[in-house]
Amino acid sequence: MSANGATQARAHASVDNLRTYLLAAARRAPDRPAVVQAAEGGGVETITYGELERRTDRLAEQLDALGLDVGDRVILESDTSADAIAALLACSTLGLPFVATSPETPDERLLTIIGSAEPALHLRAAPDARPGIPEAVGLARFTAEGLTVQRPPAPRVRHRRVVTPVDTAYIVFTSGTMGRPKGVVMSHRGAIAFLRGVEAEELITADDRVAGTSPLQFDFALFDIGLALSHGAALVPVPRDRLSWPRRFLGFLREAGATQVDGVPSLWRPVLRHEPELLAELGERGPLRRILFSGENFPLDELRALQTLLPKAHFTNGYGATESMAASLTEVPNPLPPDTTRLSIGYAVAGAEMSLIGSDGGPVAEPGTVGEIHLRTPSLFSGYWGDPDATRAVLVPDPLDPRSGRLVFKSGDLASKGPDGELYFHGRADSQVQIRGNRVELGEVERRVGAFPGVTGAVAMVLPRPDGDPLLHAFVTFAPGGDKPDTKDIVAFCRSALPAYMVPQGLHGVDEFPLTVNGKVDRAALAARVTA
Ligand SMILES: Nc1ncnc2c1ncn2[C@@H]1O[C@H](COS(=O)(=O)NC(=O)C[C@H](N)c2cccc(Br)c2)[C@@H](O)[C@H]1O
Repeated sequence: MSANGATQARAHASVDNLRTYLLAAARRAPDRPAVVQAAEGGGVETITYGELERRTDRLAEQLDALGLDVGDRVILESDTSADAIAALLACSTLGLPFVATSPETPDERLLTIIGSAEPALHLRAAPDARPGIPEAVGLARFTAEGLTVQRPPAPRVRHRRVVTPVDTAYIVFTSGTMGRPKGVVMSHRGAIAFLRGVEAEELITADDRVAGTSPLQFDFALFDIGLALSHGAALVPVPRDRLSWPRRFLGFLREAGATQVDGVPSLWRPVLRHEPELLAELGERGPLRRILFSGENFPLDELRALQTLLPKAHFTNGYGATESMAASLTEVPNPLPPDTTRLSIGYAVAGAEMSLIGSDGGPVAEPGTVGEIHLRTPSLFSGYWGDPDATRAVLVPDPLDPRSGRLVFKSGDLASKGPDGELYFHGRADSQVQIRGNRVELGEVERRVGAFPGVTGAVAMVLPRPDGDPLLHAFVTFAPGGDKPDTKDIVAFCRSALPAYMVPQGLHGVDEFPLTVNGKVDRAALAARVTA
């Protein structure tokens, strides 16, 4: 019995709950490695499924003693680690939605998220508490030894006894384009539905060791945890401080025996520039056999360079949004055919389907015609936290069957169909910009600018002008060492192949592209350099 007499809220072992689904391997093979991570004193340490379950249960017991109710939110601030996984599984056991945030999340963003989520508890790995956390929010720290409560959460009545599959497993706050972060509410059933679809693709086996490189606040990290644990494989969380040093990053991968590396495309830029031979060695002799990437387009010349260094590796393009965890995992040919201009995002994982809807609201049947991806899937999120209007805008009645009551995810992404119905990504609908009345696909501008000799990367965007119509800008990075091309030559190069309205009117050389905490190109930071 717990504090106020109610029996412990528990996830029933027979129904979908993130904890029971991700610890299933602990039943079958408790001595297998679940997490291979950097050890305090250097080197790596292995935590088995049995040990992970023990730590989960101890944290669940200690959390339960705080008397929280199913549905009470817990901010989980940590990098990915065995103890962070035990903490999030303990939350799932008790039906406490976890809001994962990273130690590098700025204080004011954390306080904005706390203002919105109104959590019962802030649970952290770090020794010191964050400044300014409201009194009503409990403060606690978790370590391999368990929970230390610094300030108990405000007392509350427990209304619920059991945890159901439609209860919330986690809330991921995305940096909403309007600046105010939106909380994507994902149920146990939704997250498990996607991971089950991935299992059907037979991407990995229990012998794999999946290196994760995303911060825990990014659901790519939750996917990495889910992928590894649902297959009884091992997760290899790469410490943040290793990611910024290619030599240390690759050394860690080798030491941990990683067979797969998951990450955003930008992850590989420093490795390609500074340690290509070391990476080639890892692929040649080491166990590295798959690179899975997601989050944004992988610039094709960088992808080709990576494939040249890893001729035997498989490459998987993972596409999708946090609102459905994701949608598709597509094998990329290695090497890429030379005439490839666009990567395929293939077909949705088993049990889901991406349909293209035209501007008339009807199906797009013609190959090559662009439409908006609408996703039919059991992994739909429950809604945006506290924002029913934003929810209604993207969870819409199926345009092909509006009376059915079924909802689909209106992705905001454009795609076209290939000859066999496989999809090709054409960018965000809201980034299809009109310049002087003409529709411009920024990807097309980026491809042309990026093709100029000596240019290693290009990001295009339309920026408003105080007095006049918006201007098309391109930001470029140059090959190190070589003499920088003259921007006038790049513009002339564009003019010779693109219609006038697609020729960048502002062209800016940058040393490297700024990145968001999730590792995507930070377009807002680039834009700020122009208006500043
Ligand atoms: N592979 C691509 N090519 C191109 N554009 C991509 C790709 N993957 C996304 N995007 C873009 O990113 C948007 C969505 O952003 S998001 O909500 O932060 N989610 C993400 O980035 C990651 C996504 N949840 C995820 C998480 C785990 C595994 C996989 Br597999 C995918 C999509 O709507 C797309 O516009």
